Amino acid sequence: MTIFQFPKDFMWGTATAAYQIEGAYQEGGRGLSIWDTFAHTPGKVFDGHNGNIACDSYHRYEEDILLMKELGIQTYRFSVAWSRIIPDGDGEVNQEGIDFYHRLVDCLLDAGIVPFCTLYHWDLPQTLQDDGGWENRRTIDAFVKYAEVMFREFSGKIKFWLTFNEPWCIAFLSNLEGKHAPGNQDLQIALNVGHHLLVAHGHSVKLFRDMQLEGQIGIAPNVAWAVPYSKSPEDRAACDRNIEVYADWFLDPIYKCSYPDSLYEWFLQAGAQPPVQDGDMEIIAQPIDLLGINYYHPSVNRYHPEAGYLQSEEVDMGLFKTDIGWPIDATGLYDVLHYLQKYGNVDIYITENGACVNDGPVDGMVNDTLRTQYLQQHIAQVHRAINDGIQLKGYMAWSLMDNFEWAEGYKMRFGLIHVDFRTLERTPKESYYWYQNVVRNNWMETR
Ligand SMILES: N=NNCCOCCOc1ccc(-c2cn(C[C@@H]3NC[C@@H](O)[C@H]3O)nn2)cc1
Repeated sequence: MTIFQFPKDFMWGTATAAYQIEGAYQEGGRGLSIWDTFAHTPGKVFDGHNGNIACDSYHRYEEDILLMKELGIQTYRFSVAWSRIIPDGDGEVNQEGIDFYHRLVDCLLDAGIVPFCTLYHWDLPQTLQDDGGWENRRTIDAFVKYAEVMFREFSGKIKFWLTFNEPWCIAFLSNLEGKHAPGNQDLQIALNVGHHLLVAHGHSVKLFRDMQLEGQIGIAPNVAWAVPYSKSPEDRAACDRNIEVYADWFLDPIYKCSYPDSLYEWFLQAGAQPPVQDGDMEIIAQPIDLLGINYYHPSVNRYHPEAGYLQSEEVDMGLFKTDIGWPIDATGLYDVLHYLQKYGNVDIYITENGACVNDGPVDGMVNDTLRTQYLQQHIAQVHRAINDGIQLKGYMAWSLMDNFEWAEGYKMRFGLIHVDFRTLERTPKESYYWYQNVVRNNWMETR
């Protein structure tokens, strides 16, 4: 048996996002977001699922926080629905929305749980999208205004802030691959969106500093780890493009004040480039305090001329997969954490890591053994990376509970807690109790 002891100040947590759990989509003064529009559009989401009710956490957050308290976690990563705070995106502030998040944060603090707040987790106010959304630089100013409202209201209570969740999903998955809201399929639009969200990130970080707020601020990219199918230079280059589009495309501007040359040239060949204006790169490169890293699975890639915008084809190597079809190989997390050291030995929180395992309750129990095994393997790699001196400060399991998994709807379940979406009953799974043990002990044992 091996014992993995974690640093005494290591923060264990779970993560969720507003549109995926809150519901109450027309309550409390909330305005519509692009995900309401997208999910209400036939054919966009599995079986017509939407976030109208979701886990109803808008009303049930106290029950959820009690489950978190029993889990023993030190921190809870949640996101704020921009359209609850400013329903039309950049107009009047909605006090009911502010009050809801005060209730949520106060309940967390009363439970001894540190709030870890994501300002933008994909749910852009629809009125801003009607005016071009992230393609329009006006949205940058609207986001900074929203961030200022949040900083002013919550600075004493929230000390950990993330500006954007998974910029690759916001830019490329949502505006080139068209799989997420708003569903564009154009490379130039994707580069416009990616650049403008980075500028908005930079202005928000500068505002956070100028307001001399207590706490830390960063961003949470999802990162890919790809290994080449063969030793050919073409396959190596195809892997590099796949890794860089998730991490370097967003982290080079932040840490190096410039886009990565190789991918910049690749997009230029395709007739597209980020719409950089004077001063943009300098504002993007505001120093940040922490990196949130979301990791799920690695891939084996090879060059293929018809394999999408990167000409990088994922090869199925027959690894065991989770129920969403993602291969399981925890060493990818270790490898990508070392890859990220090129940005310096920065403070990193694993802000998302988890497995899609769709098992439901049998006699009141959910034996999601595969999720427990997945978590154990990945937490072991976190420990291995810490032993190498990588500044890993925390780990948040995705997700606290089953929720609206975007285009997959409620079909794909990532929760430590099972949700019956007919009754909204919560049932802790086997993995919840396993994770509870790790959190309480601050160590993990493996046989
Ligand atoms: N790369 N693929 N291109 C090929 C075409 O794939 C089409 C689909 O692609 C993807 C890629 C990635 C994801 C994804 C989902 N989560 C989980 C969420 N993270 C934030 C939180 O809200 C969780 O719900 N992380 N990543 C989904 C779909």
